[in-house]
Amino acid sequence: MLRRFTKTLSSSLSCQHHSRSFKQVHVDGEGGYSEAKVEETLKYLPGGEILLDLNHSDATAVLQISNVSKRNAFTGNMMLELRRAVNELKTWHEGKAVVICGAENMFCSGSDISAIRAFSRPEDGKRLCMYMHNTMHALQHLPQITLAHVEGNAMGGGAELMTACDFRLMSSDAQCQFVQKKMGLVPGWGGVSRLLQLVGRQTTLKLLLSAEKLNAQRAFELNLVDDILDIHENEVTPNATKHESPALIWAESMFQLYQLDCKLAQSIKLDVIKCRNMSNLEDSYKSEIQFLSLVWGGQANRNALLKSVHGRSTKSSDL
Ligand SMILES: CC[C@H](C(=O)O)C(=O)SCCNC(=O)CCNC(=O)[C@H](O)C(C)(C)COP(=O)(O)OP(=O)(O)OC[C@H]1O[C@@H](n2cnc3c(N)ncnc32)[C@H](O)[C@@H]1OP(=O)(O)O
Repeated sequence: MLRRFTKTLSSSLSCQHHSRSFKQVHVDGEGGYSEAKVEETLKYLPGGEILLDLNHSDATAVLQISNVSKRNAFTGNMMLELRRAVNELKTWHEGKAVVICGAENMFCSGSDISAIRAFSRPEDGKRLCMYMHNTMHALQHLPQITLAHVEGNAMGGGAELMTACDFRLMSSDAQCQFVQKKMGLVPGWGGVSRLLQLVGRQTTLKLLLSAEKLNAQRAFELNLVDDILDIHENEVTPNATKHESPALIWAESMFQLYQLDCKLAQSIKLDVIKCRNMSNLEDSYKSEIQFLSLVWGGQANRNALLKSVHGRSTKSSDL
């Protein structure tokens, strides 16, 4: 079940003018692919849930993967719920950041092996993976800053899921493993393409060929993760809510997230990912100008101009 815990704020806070929708990678009808058909099968693979908790007051969300008895493996039902949650976030124009984490100090053990069995014919497996490609692509292009908080294990598809986020943060005792080789497979959730972008060809090959189990320090040295979160017990309040998540504390310390203007945060995020996907520099500059036009003269820009370089107020008549 996809749950929402918090109330919607008034639309006056909206910064929806610059939401961008990205094309699906695999389109209905191409090579007989049908999202509806995949979804029909996924419906019959029950168990687990994806919990989406939108906190409108601080413009952050927590998306939790939960299937504790199977170490947060993805059932068919969870694949459907992940897609729904990502679709909801796509249109959340007031959101600045989303943390993706797993229930009970475990990130995710990848696909539920029973789901792989249900799609055992090669053409079915291909369609399942096309579906997950589309979900990962949409996640990667969300307007909010996405942070994977890896505790416990990130295995197989779980390791691929972290690579679809903007930032990866690992608890000091967590582990990550591209274990697909041991399943007789290559990654099925688009992990090869994203790993190549993150760590380059040699490291991608090594990680996939060896299925090496990476601890947080090794993942950090390989540039696979951005930081190691070493939260000591006495630093965590016993009744801490999800929105006091260590990943959000990290984002606040890095980017002053809570003061950051939402429109500006989303523009920076989308500007970077759009240019990242362009091979041609001229097109990339043109895209940058579109994003610049969205924020130039906007609220955050006007507020900044009211201050002098030393933070003192300037007369508005000077502007
Ligand atoms: C297209 C393929 C896809 C991709 O890469 O794109 C994939 O993700 S393939 C799946 C790859 N994942 C794995 O191979 C992970 C398998 N799991 C483990 O290695 C361990 O369970 C681990 C390290 C996550 C946790 O180890 P721990 O000792 O803490 O727990 P157990 O091994 O005893 O597991 C407890 C319980 O969970 C079941 N389990 C774990 N992972 C899965 C899974 N992926 N699918 C289904 N079930 C899973 C495990 O069988 C145990 O069940 P039980 O009934 O208690 O025996």
